[in-house]
Amino acid sequence: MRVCVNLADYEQAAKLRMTKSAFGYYAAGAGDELTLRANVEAFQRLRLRPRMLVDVTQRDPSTTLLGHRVPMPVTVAPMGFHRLAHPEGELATVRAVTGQGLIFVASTMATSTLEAIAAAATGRLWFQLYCFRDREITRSLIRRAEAAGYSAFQLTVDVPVLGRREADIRNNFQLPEDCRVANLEPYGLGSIRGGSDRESSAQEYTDRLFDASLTWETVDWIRSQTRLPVMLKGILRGDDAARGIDHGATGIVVSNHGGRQLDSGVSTFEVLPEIVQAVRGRVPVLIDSGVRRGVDVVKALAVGASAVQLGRPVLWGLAVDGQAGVERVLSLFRMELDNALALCGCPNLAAIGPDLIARRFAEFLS
Ligand SMILES: Cc1cc2nc3c(=O)[nH]c(=O)nc-3n(C[C@H](O)[C@H](O)[C@H](O)COP(=O)(O)O)c2cc1C
Ligand SMILES: CCCCCCC(=O)C(=O)O
Repeated sequence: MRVCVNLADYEQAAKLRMTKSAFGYYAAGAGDELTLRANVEAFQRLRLRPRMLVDVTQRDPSTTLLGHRVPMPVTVAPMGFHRLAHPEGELATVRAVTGQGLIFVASTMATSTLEAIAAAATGRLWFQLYCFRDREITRSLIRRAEAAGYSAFQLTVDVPVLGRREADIRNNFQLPEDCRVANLEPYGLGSIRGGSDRESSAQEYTDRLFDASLTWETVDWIRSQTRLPVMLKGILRGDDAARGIDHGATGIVVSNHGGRQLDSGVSTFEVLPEIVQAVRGRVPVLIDSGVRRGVDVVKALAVGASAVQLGRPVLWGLAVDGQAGVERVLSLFRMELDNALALCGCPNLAAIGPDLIARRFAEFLS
């Protein structure tokens, strides 16, 4: 195996190890994948103005997220079906992530139960929640996550219906029989199979289960069900972010679901300034979708984010070498961040500010 020296190498290596259908499910975006590409390009377009002659011998990328100290401003985004990448699935991922002191956000659509993930974890966990048509199932997931020790929820708000993921239709994506939607098995919803030449099995499943009628009242309802913090994941406008805070959100996750939902939707990095402005420091702003390099963290924080969520690259590490692969992806990412901090003249995160952003990219901030 060629040595992977960056996260993109891991994607190539993962592609060689995965079935076409599983790789397609992970990698693809919706429609023409315009938003998928725009996410990465938006981070790449921004240029930085590094400060010179700053003593950067000691560098500290640690920060605090919802009261918890973490070694870098990075969490792992909630993603479904880790067992498509590796037989140990989420259990391998969570061991790697929490082993490095980072927060793992477990997906409702995990292929291990939230209880098993909690048992395998050695650190902080958040739970990503889908609010289903059947509110009893949703309520039960909230209770189970609380009982298992999760410390916050990310309520995903950008899937009233599933995006048109054409790769899944073409590849006739199915969840293998030994790969179950483990959290939903107790409610008879563990299997994703079927589909047709017009609709993927994933689409059929979400049409049956997901609730296209969710509104801001749903956020109020979720909040009424738990004392834990509730972040909103999938926000792309300043007004929605402000409204979210009015409805009690304790964090905003700027996300377009990795370009898997609305194709032609804005990239996350281009809307980050608008959202930071609307939030006015009241709650943390996290960003995902297109984060691929350590320097992207510096860019996101320079614009005002508190942290980034790392998505697909974690799955590539898992596919390549299980827990060790995820550990290596996170270590590489941390090395890149450390290198970027040193070269920007930033010994710590407090030194990152908007002055690092090159003026010709000021349109990002206006
Ligand atoms: C394979 C896969 C599964 C995902 N499953 C979920 C999920 O269950 N819940 C959710 O809120 N977001 C889910 N997402 C979206 C991620 O949380 C995150 O927003 C996205 O991966 C960020 O884009 P990036 O991976 O291109 O950086 C998923 C993304 C991928 C790639
Ligand atoms: C069976 C459909 C899974 C949708 C939920 C997982 C997810 O969010 C994704 O992007 O995929």
